[in-house]
Amino acid sequence: MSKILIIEDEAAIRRVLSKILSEESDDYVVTEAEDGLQGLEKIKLEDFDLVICDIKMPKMDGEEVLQEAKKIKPEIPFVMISGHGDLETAVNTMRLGAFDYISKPPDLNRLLNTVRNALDKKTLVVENTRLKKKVSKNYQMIGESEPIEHIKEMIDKVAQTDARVLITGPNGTGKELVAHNLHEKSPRADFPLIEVNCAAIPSELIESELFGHVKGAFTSAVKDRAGKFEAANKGTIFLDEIGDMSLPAQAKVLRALQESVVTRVGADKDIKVDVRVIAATNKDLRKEIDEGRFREDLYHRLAVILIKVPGLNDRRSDIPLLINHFTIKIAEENGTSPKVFSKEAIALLQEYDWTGNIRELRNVVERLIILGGKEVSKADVQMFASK
Ligand SMILES: Nc1ncnc2c1ncn2[C@@H]1O[C@H](COP(=O)(O)OP(=O)(O)OP(=O)(O)O)[C@@H](O)[C@H]1O
Repeated sequence: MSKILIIEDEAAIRRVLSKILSEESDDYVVTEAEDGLQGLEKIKLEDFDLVICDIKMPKMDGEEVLQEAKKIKPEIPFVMISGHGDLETAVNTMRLGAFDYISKPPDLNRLLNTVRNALDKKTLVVENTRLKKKVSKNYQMIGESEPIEHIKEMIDKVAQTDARVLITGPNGTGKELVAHNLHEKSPRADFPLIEVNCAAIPSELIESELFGHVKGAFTSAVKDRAGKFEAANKGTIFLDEIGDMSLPAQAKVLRALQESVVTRVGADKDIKVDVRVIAATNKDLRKEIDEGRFREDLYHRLAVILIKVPGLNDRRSDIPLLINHFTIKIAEENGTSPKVFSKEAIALLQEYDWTGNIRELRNVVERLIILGGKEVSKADVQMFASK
């Protein structure tokens, strides 16, 4: 069912539109409003899939209705109806976010086509928002401890900028999660976040992986290929485990950061890229610099903003929340209802040594869900998760 609202002060046109749409499809449910004010009231109270709105109306004109509606329900597409002499306004409404406009008297085919397109777009927007929510839920940062609150505040501030961020902390503490949150909250969120695990790529391949290559650059280069920097254009590149990158690769990355250009291996021309760089490492880069394994100039380029993610042992107050989060997640994944952990079980888990951090905690919770009783008890923890 598609709910369509027609806002039109001329009764004859309103009725024609309403009749055409109702006869076109049983799926269209049409509501009418006589002026802008009435229309806006209806938009506030009901969820419409499409609004068809006249431009010239007493009380409140179509442009105003559009602007007000965009503030409260930005996802509803608007098709404007323009009369003689307000074509310029009609074009302007497109700039204000209208989906399209039709002229008076409405041409039947054009009207029905526009309505169909607008409704399709609405479905896509809704689906997109739903998927985005789903994705961002996967990267939800659980925790209310002081260090986590501080990290969340940093993310909110820094995400809005293009500043480079270096995330440090032990394995399994959530560095990747921080990188995802930074990207998703940034104006670059509609463009890709490209992750590169620098430790997993052999040093002789990393240059081609990051910057691409041209056909014939080396034996296995059978065709031109773009690298990760190009793939991340307008978005973000996340260089994970940057502390494991070889010195020659570091030199190439430094150049990309300094000049915002990359050169495919074997090519002679530069390609301009607009990429935000986020890097992470579990290594102490200062020590790596002292020992000659990491370039100091690259460190300063990367570490404009430093986010230190503490180990789980330094934020034990988050453990109950995390256990709860993982029981719900695991239940969702298995299509079962979440298991309950007794207070004593949680208290005992809170005392354990979590050098394996959140990744280890999740594994333990999963093990307890599988092996423990209906309610996971302290004895279950002692038996299946003892340290
Ligand atoms: N605050 C948190 N809330 C919920 N889940 C979290 C949190 N921090 C980490 N996790 C989860 O723990 C796991 C490990 O996190 P992540 O991969 O981000 O860690 P990492 O520091 O990047 O690890 P590594 O250095 O080993 O790559 C992931 O499944 C992640 O979703």
